[in-house]
Amino acid sequence: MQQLQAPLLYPVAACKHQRNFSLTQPSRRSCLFKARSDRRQAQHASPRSRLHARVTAAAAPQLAEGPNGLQKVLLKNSSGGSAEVFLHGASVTSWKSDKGEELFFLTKKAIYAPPKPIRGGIPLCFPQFGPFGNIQNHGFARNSVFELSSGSEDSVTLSLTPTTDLHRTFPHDFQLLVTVKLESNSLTQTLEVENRSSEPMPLGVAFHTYFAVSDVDSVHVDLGSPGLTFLDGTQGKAQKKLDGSTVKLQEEWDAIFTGTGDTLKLVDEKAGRTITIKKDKNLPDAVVWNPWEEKANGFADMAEGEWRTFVCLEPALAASGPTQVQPGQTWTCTQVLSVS
Ligand SMILES: O=P(O)(O)OC[C@H]1O[C@@H](O)[C@H](O)[C@@H](O)[C@@H]1O
Repeated sequence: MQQLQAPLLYPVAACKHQRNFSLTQPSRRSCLFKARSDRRQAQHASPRSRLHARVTAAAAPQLAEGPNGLQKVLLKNSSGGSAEVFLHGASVTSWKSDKGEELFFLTKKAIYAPPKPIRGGIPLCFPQFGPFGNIQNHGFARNSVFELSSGSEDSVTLSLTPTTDLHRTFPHDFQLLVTVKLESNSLTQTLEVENRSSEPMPLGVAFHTYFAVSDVDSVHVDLGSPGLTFLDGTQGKAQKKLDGSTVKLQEEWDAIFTGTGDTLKLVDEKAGRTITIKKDKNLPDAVVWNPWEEKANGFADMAEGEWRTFVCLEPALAASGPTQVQPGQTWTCTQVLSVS
């Protein structure tokens, strides 16, 4: 597996994602230190480069160390929201609303040891969802360490290209760019996959988002239209049809809904909070998952009773996939999360 370290001071990337970006130090203290030294250098610079240094230092994202020294990017916006994105898996492990409320579940027993994926936030299923393909369950992106490509205070782009090891199981050259952008009470995540090989590349995807809920009993998922069909993973993927347009979680759910519209909602009645997911047409499926008590007790990386406090609602290209990305083509998909 890829074990890349971001350099302490990253060059400004010369690509279409380029934004003001220069500072990638591993701790708050060294970030401040770097900002101070930037200011000192700026005092001896021309007026134009002084302005550039101020803009760059103000706009750069901050890099910090998580458990086991794993690096994560800290994003914040002017309205008080924040997010954290690990280079390991490009996993977004925290998203806080403008009023500082944590919206993602992250297990207390999360394993921060690549290639183990981090359970919580948004693990990425790429280039395969679940068992729909020839490689490992949910693909390898969540097990891989990404590189920092570009960023600003409220946005970051991470990049993954295949290692020689990966080529043995997935013989395709590609670049995956994952961009996370924070706005007022909103988080946007975009994948861009460029097929750099001469053969079509099979692709399945999911944003496997673990939303924090007050109690699984007091939430429902609104899928937007009635009578959708789904594959029921609790019953050997039997095809079923949903009565109405909502799922109330009162037992284990592991359902892949196909042909969903562009909007999904997770309504937490007890918390008085609604998460809205807008997804584009490249994500026609939606997965609803909660393992319930017995299965949750079988997970080494889930603490007792935590299963009650999350629901996974995952825009996906799952049962409707995989698609084939043609040589030289770039395939993209986006989810926009907002809270009200
Ligand atoms: O334990 P994992 O590999 O992260 O997968 C968790 C769940 O992910 C869901 O998306 C699948 O529908 C479930 O079948 C699966 O159990």
